[in-house]
Amino acid sequence: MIRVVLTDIEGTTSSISFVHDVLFPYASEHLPDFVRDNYERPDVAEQLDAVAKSTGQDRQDVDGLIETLLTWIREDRKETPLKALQGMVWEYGYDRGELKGHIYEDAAHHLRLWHDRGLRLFVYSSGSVQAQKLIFGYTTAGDFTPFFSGYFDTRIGGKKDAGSYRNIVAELGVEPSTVLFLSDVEAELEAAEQAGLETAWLIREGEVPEDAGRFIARDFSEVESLLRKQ
Ligand SMILES: CSCCC(=O)C(=O)COP(=O)(O)O
Ligand SMILES: [Mg+2]
Repeated sequence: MIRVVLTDIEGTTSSISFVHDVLFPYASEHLPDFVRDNYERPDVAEQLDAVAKSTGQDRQDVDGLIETLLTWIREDRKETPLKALQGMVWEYGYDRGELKGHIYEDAAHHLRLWHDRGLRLFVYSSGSVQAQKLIFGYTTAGDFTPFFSGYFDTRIGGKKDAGSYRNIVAELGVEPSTVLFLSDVEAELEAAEQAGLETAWLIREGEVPEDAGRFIARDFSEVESLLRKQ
């Protein structure tokens, strides 16, 4: 019996184009000045330490670290310090009204429905927890943060590693089979299944494979039909 829904964001609750055509360009434009203005702030310095450590760059070369961060954005790298800094930059954008989080209508409707029905809802995204709270706090359809019981990012592990899902269910204190993980990325679903979670593969556009071997949903109303069958 599913009691927990754990959802991905990009390609699942929200469009890939919002992340790639709005959020990432916003980060590329504003991150250099943000880092130069705030590099002594402890939370920013901690992330710059992590970038320098992982690349072997000179920690004092702030412009060099910024170049690395911009390259990582272009390459869509899911590096934890980049994700943390992106969240800080996006906070300014949401606060100033320059950014509004995208959420599909079907996702908005069913997240509210499942919450009201007593399912516990959690997010697991490569975006930082701060970025997750922002995208759902400032959507074009209102504030969805009251519906979520918690948030996980790559600090718990990568989304393609089964160990990350084991860590999540251990933290939630639930049986893996009571958790339904929603994602548009097959490798993430495979990792979750290895940890014993139930899964639904969101394929919002394009061809649906015939013999996928797992439940496929075009949108959240098809996930709802899976939940209703149990
Ligand atoms: C939290 S919104 C920004 C999402 C993001 O930065 C990203 O890399 C997308 O990752 P996801 O795991 O949601 O596909
Ligand atoms: Mg995704």
